[in-house]
Amino acid sequence: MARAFKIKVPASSANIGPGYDVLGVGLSLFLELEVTIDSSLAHETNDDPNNCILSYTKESEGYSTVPLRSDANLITRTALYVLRCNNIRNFPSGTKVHVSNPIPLGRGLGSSGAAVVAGVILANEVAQLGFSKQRMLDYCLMIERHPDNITAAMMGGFCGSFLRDLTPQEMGKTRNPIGRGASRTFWG
Ligand SMILES: Nc1ncnc2c1ncn2[C@@H]1O[C@H](COP(=O)(O)OP(=O)(O)OP(=O)(O)O)[C@@H](O)[C@H]1O
Ligand SMILES: N[C@@H](CCO)C(=O)O
Repeated sequence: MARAFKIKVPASSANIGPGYDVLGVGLSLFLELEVTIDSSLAHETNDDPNNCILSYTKESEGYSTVPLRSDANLITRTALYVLRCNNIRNFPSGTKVHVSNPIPLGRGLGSSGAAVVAGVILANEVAQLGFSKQRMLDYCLMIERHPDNITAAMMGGFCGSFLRDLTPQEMGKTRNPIGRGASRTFWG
């Protein structure tokens, strides 16, 4: 059966005042994803190795520069990371993601934080993983590393966040399901 849904994530400002890496605020500027999943259109998504066809509106920031391959684009690559952490190899056949992005790239308005949050929510929805926002933030942190932008993007409003030490049990699973690309440090 076909499914369609939207994901909307705010831009953010972080490092506010004395709150370096801690305080962030969601802004009224939104990255939006329109997602459709229709297995009867699988033939249209077969060109992508992960079954996901990605497009951006012409007005989007990064329209002519962001990669559209699902394993290279920050949004879908993040989603693949979450899917593979949960033993799901690819997007469902016939997945299409249409992006509208008014957030300037690399200008301190949290475009990458919004993209990472959108990617984690995308995985949670396509695979119906049922994660809480708190749990989704854990995945965001594996990519974005600083909690301030992603927390404001996930929760909205004015947020304080910090990194808590993991317990030994939480430290146990260290395998990275998409190889070296999980950390943004390596994403180029
Ligand atoms: N909507 C998007 N789609 C795909 N890639 C994106 C998107 N938004 C951001 N990116 C990626 O993130 C990069 C920008 O991240 P960067 O951390 O440099 O800046 P920022 O997140 O906009 O600003 P800051 O982290 O200072 O708030 C872009 O060059 C692009 O590779
Ligand atoms: N606190 C973060 C904000 C951007 O993620 C930093 O200074 O890099």
